[in-house]
Amino acid sequence: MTQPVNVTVTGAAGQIGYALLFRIASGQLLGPDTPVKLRLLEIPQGVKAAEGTAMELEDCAFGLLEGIDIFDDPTAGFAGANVALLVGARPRGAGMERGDLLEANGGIFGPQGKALNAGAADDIRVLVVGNPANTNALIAQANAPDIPAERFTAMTRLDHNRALSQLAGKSGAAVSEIRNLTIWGNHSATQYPDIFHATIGGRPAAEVVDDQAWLVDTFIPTVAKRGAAIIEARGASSAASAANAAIDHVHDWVNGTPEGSWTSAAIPSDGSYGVPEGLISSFPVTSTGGAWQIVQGLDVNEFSRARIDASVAELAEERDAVKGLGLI
Ligand SMILES: NC(=O)C1=CN([C@@H]2O[C@H](COP(=O)(O)OP(=O)(O)OC[C@H]3O[C@@H](n4cnc5c(N)ncnc54)[C@H](O)[C@@H]3O)[C@@H](O)[C@H]2O)C=CC1
Ligand SMILES: O=C([O-])CC(=O)C(=O)O
Repeated sequence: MTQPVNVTVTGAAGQIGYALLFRIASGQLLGPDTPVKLRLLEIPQGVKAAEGTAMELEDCAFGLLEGIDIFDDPTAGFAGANVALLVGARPRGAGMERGDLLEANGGIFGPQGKALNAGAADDIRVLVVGNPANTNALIAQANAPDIPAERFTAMTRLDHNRALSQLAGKSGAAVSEIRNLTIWGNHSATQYPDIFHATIGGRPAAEVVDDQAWLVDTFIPTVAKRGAAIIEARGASSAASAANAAIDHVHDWVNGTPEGSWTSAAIPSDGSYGVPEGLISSFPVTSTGGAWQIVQGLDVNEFSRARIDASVAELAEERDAVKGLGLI
């Protein structure tokens, strides 16, 4: 019999949590043959709502769901975790940038890093969704010295998926015909969605689109500011699409990316593409054997270089800010 995988989800009673848990329990995170045990971590005020969600999970009678436990203590919540989805954090409101959440949310990820370090399983994989995601991942990582650094990642898959849809809309192609888009840098308005290595139906995307003004004035800002546009329209930040991207990220990390194509994830830099080592930056990545690799050897043109550098500079500023706050 296959051993169940322990999946800890923080912020389980929040909007993203509600969209995420049912998909994990139905097998979409790890695959149709992998049983799961859910560990829901909330703050004390969130526990009652998490209990309600747990009741609904029971009512779905998912065949793969082998248990649900609810915690308000991080050390208990992460004990034995194989996968940790760090969602719980305050979302931004209208008019805020994600970086404005650094002080409010930064304090969450140090204690959670320590708790992961204390008791997570040896194969723990961490995805940080709570904003500012890249720097929160850095904080958690810095507080978990016994866990290999590369197990800490942050989510830019939602940006990647947004870019895929925008490019499909412009070119009239199906999303499934597009390969090898990249999100570089920070999950913020400085992120750089790069189509210069992407193909549409096997042809270079930049050639198919052939519209530099659209790229500069529409595509890049639409993708980079989509989170704010959703907040404006919905009155709350993206939830189902964020949960969907978290599923995609962990699914590909564990099960591998399809042959011949890459995706985007924020992972610790090894210095590739001039991104200072250690920053948790979005790169073009593949996954094999359960580990992410940065796609090597891509030509970076001047247009892309300037945009990657700007986003990476912001990541370095955020790192310095949390250093200043004593969080790393
Ligand atoms: N990386 C990305 O692409 C995206 C990130 N986000 C971020 O995800 C985070 C969560 O968003 P929502 O679910 O919409 O927020 P929400 O406010 O609906 O839910 C957050 C939940 O986290 C809980 N929480 C707060 N502190 C906690 C702690 N220390 N431990 C455990 N739980 C805690 C709260 O009680 C609440 O139930 C926000 O920071 C948001 O900005 C949202 C969309 C996309
Ligand atoms: O924009 C926000 O605050 C939520 C988020 O990260 C996104 O939707 O990309």
